[in-house]
Amino acid sequence: MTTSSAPGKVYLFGEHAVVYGEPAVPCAVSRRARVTVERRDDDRIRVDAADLSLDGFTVTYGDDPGDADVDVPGDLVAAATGYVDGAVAQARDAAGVEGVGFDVTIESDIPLGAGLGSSAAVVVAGIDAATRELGVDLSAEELADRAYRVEHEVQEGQASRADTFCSAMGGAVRVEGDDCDRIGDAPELPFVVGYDGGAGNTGELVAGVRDLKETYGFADDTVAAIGDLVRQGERALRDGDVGELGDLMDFNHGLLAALGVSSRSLEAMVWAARDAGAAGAKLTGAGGGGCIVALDDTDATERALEYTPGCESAFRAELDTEGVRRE
Ligand SMILES: Nc1ncnc2c1ncn2[C@@H]1O[C@H](COP(=O)(O)OP(=O)(O)O)[C@@H](O)[C@H]1O
Ligand SMILES: C[C@@](O)(CCOP(=O)(O)O)CC(=O)O
Ligand SMILES: [Mg+2]
Repeated sequence: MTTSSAPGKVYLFGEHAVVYGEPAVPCAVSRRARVTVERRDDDRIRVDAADLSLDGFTVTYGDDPGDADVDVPGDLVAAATGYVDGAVAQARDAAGVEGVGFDVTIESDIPLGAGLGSSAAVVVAGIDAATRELGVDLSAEELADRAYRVEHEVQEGQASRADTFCSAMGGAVRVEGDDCDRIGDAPELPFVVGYDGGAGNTGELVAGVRDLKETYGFADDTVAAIGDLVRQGERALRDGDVGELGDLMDFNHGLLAALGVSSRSLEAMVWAARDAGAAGAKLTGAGGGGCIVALDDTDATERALEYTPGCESAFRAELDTEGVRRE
């Protein structure tokens, strides 16, 4: 039995635009997904994902998730199995074996589909645990690359390396196309997260932005403007200028809203944070619902969010400098 964990992340800047080759700066935060893998005697996969829906469920299946032995709607099974299947396939490939089955147990304190990178954390931790269970040791960079291939497939051919690299390496990172680097000297940033209790489907939201870009030149320009903003943000990050970082987060949120990926509750939380005196606030991740991230070193934003209609919970998120970890 082998257990690995990997962190979720918030985007300081650059989600969505990063899918089209612009730079982005995600930061790993101290909420983790833990994946435990145990080899089976047969070739089936059993997934125990207690956090996947309100009640959670367990599913066992063979090569075809269609033959799953589970009493829940098919789309839930697909949601549960897409990332895990991908992780198991990558582990089998890395070990050069076919048809080994696993019991997979996922425990996570990262809200699902909320922009905190739960999918990347599950895939990174899953590949690490399953490869080690098969006696293979991959570097964090190899894990990030294999996890990226899984996200790319589940998101139907459109994904960046940002979430998976950040989760595998930990800390603040910079991703631009295939270039991925850790930002060594990132200042401690006072992240506060507001969560509306909802979720957005990353694959669908990414497809929506792509359609908008194909239809309207100004959506293309908006994506390019996010890239310019991120380059400016990198300078502010090097200078440790939290005031400017906050202003740029506000600007980044506006551009994401222009691309149609904000929502009423995300707007309510962003404005509550700004009114409470946060240096800046924006949605994080794919959007559509889920989380915002704000910068505030006082507890004013967290308190204001707790009383904001539409916000289910608010919490401080520390930068996690550790990426994937053996448990
Ligand atoms: N605890 C978990 N157990 C099982 N699957 C999970 C878990 N957390 C995330 N996932 C998978 O990741 C998907 C959410 O990923 P995504 O839509 O990219 O949102 P995000 O990465 O922002 O959380 C879920 O639908 C599920 O397939
Ligand atoms: C929208 C996007 O830039 C980030 C998605 O993040 P999340 O899955 O919502 O946490 C997609 C990607 O980078 O692949
Ligand atoms: Mg995701």
